[in-house]
Amino acid sequence: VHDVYRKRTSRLPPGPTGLPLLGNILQLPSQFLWYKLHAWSKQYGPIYTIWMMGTPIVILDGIKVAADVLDRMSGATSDRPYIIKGEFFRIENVIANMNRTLDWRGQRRSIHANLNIRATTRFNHVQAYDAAYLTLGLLQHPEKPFDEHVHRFAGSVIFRCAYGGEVFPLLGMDPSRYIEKLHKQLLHSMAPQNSIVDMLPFLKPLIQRVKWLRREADEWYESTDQEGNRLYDGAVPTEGWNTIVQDLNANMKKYGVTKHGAVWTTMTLYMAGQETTSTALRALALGILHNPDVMRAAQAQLDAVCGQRAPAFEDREKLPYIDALVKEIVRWKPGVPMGLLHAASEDFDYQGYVIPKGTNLIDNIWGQTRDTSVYQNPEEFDPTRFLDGSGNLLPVTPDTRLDLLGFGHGRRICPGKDFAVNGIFIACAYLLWAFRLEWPIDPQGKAVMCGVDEMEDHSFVATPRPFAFVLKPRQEGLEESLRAAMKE
Ligand code: HEM
Repeated sequence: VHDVYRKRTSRLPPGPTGLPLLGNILQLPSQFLWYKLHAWSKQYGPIYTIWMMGTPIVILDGIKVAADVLDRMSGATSDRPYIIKGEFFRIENVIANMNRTLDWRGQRRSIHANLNIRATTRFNHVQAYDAAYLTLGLLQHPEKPFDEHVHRFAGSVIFRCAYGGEVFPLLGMDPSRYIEKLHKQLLHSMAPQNSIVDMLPFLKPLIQRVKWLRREADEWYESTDQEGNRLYDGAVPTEGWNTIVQDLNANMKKYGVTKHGAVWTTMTLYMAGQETTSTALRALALGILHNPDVMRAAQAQLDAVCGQRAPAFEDREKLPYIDALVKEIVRWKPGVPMGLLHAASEDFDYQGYVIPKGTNLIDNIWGQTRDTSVYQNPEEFDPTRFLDGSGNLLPVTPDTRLDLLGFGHGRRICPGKDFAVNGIFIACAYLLWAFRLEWPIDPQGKAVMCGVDEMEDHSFVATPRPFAFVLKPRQEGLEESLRAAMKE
């Protein structure tokens, strides 16, 4: 593989100078890599190369280069890198890691059929019910940390849409914690910066003999496969609308997926839908607490449209501020700030460079959402950047994804995008309609705040650290209104 990079034809964009053999490895932070990559782009431009040992990685830090390379040339730039450690975990069973084989196409087709912008509306009633229940939980159990509430919400929504069944209970063990643990192990095995084997590929033969790694990887695969099958076979049929499992069972052949593929696709959706969605709601709280004027503007619109009754998807056209808020959350704190790695499936030319087949590409969403050619004052949390002077949503520039860059690019763009946006929309609408958010006050009378930059790096997912705040009900008879909404 490595000879490819030494081909005379390859002419990669220049980047920071590294050490012989090691490349830039020692300059890479073990956490928050996306900040460093964005900082380098100020010196080397929106497209540049870093080296991990003999492996080049091309960084796409600007909006234009990312759209050119990952959208316009997506035919050549939509594979995934080969990760040696990942091979032990058999991560090629997970759609997010597959190259564009027939299996990938089948799974992608099946997800698209279920979660495309029209199909996903059949889940609106689940998302709205769970948003009401989330709000009820926050009202009744203020002692339980907010991040646990929103994690339970996110897990419950995707679980019910995928497998059917009842809303996850407000108290007790969050039933999605086990799958989340398996997901964390998976993400860890996928990140090349977490694996010495991937940086020192000549260790591969040695590593293959390391029993504990093999054991860890085998145990992960077996537990995950077992859990996926248990959930799939235990799925509860629904009436009046189809869960994802029901749809897959009916259309497996048409989509071109096997039973194994259906089991793993559904489980991957369950994994992918949790932390990403709950992170967005934590970012909402952080943004609102630092910008009470944004909260008041959202609430003014919610009050004008909904008054005393709970918000609903039917109100959406009259709630452009809430839609703009969702776009701003995903821009301000993109939950997956470097996307997932792409890889070139063939040599391609760009701006006079020749980028060889196999080169890894980082879609540095973090840097793109800070691109001042499009976003003025990018660190400010300001939903009005997506609105015109009369408060309507601005049309999106054709052929761009500037309103939702946080979901990636090209043929690998997040297939859960519309489902995710709907869930975040209805949860935001409920939370802000129901509560005023305030920082807690300590005995000295000082607000106990969490800074906007106090983030945690969870391998691929970046999330605000857990923090406390106070939710003050804004509605008389809030509980009754919530119960009424849940009955509808
Ligand atoms: C705020 C929430 C979310 C964010 C920010 C997000 C972001 C992303 C990003 C950046 C990628 C990589 C795209 C690329 O490679 O160019 C991705 C992939 C993916 N996402 Fe999401 N996502 C979210 C929610 C969801 C949800 C709710 C689901 C499913 C129900 C989902 C399912 C997937 C899957 C299956 C992939 C892999 C697609 C492939 O490799 O072909 N995501 N997501």
